Amino acid sequence: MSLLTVSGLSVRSGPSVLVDGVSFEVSPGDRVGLIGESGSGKSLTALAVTGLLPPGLTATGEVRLDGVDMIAAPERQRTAVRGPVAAIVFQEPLTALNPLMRAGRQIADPLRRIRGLRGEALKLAVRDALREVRLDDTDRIARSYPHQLSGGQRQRVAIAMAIACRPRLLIADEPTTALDVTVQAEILDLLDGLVTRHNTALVFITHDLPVAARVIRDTHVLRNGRVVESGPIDSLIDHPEHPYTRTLVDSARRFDAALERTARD
Ligand SMILES: Nc1ncnc2c1ncn2[C@@H]1O[C@H](COP(=O)(O)OP(=O)(O)OP(=O)(O)O)[C@@H](O)[C@H]1O
Repeated sequence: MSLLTVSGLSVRSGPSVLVDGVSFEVSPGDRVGLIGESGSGKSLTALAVTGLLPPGLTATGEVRLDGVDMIAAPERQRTAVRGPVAAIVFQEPLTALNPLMRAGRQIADPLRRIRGLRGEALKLAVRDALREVRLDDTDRIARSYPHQLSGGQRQRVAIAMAIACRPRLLIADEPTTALDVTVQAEILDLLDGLVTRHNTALVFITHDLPVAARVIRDTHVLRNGRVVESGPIDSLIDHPEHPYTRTLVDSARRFDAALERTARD
């Protein structure tokens, strides 16, 4: 059974159509990519899926997350599926983190609210969550405020918060774009390992085809708010059909070739 069904989703701001009839499905354990250039509607799709669209934007069509209608259901029901069913990791970890709260307390918050943990059990769960994202210096990290952590450490804390309650779907919206290349690779490995270990479905949003190819299997290519091509990422790279997908593949190839030339020089 599908964990997430998106059918004819459109998002509008007044008369402008920002997401235009997007449809896709995610079953338990799937890894699905939403790929497209900046402004193609990836983030708004992710926000509509979780019922978190900013004020002023309206969604139409159908979004069912674990059976809950994320467009029409009352806010109470939509909130109830966030956390236990679907969690988001954003490009900029500071979006998810409270600058005035120590990292440990921020991870404790969903564990207390959703899993009902208290006292020693809560402390142990925070430590486990930090170890799970490979922040082994758990006491120091838990006591730190976000500004005392590196960008990579902050993203790991944000991931720990997102997965603390074992959501069945993790939406990662450009989770490595703000990080330097080595840290990017570490975070991708981490996400890959976590979703494999817990059989979490993953929706991975990126403008970067090679990054997507490392973690996902099926993908949808978005342009100007529409899905222009869908399929397994390997066949999309080998035989892109839509001209826009071809542009993405060609620019990734040119970038690779340039890297090789630099390495040879
Ligand atoms: N709150 C808003 N009000 C009006 N327009 C918006 C709002 N948020 C986004 N948009 C517009 O909707 C379109 C899609 O935005 P979206 O953020 O989904 O793109 P994206 O593909 O995720 O790009 P990026 O990677 O740059 O975030 C863009 O043209 C953007 O300017």
